[in-house]
Amino acid sequence: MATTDEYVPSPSDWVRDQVDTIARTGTTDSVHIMERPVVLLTMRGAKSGAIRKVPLMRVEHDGSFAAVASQGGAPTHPQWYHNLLAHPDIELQAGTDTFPVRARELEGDERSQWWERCVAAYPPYAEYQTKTDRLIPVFVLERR
Ligand SMILES: C[C@H](OP(=O)(O)OC[C@@H](O)[C@@H](O)[C@@H](O)Cn1c2nc(=O)[nH]c(=O)c-2cc2ccc(O)cc21)C(=O)N[C@@H](CCC(=O)N[C@@H](CCC(=O)O)C(=O)O)C(=O)O
Repeated sequence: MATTDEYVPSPSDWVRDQVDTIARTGTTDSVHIMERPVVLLTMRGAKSGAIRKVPLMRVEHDGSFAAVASQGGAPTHPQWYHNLLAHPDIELQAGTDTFPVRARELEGDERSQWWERCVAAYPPYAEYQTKTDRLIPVFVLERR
């Protein structure tokens, strides 16, 4: 069981590799998914209290970012979804800049507006939503 403040890497090899590359190069610009840019969220585990690092697609608008709990259209939310609900104050790295943000889950028109931005930034999100009955959660990450 991790003690608090201990960084516990993702058990997913390809994700852990991308997180390691970002750490080694100092910038999220060193990794891409389908040539699209990525940001890195550092958060606290809802159950373990451990430090978790979660790369996501970069969706930015007016200085705020989105976090899309798509997990490729899987039937369940990614586990980090629960972390953001439990501990919404996280760190976001975009390029070489890292800054504190607060995650807020979106609903209704605000979610629809951000969803359009998400799909524009990474079109596969639209396909992921067709693969699952769950409404893919969208968080806005606002500087704090
Ligand atoms: C594999 C699993 O990860 P997950 O939190 O379910 O998230 C799955 C993926 O969404 C996550 O790997 C993303 O980084 C994948 N991913 C994207 N995932 C997305 O959902 N959306 C994206 O846009 C996205 C982009 C992306 C870009 C680059 C990249 O390298 C990865 C990308 C995991 O790390 N499990 C851990 C525990 C994770 C955790 O946070 N546990 C919490 C408890 C959480 C709970 O309460 O359930 C805790 O420690 O306390 C484990 O099994 O030990």
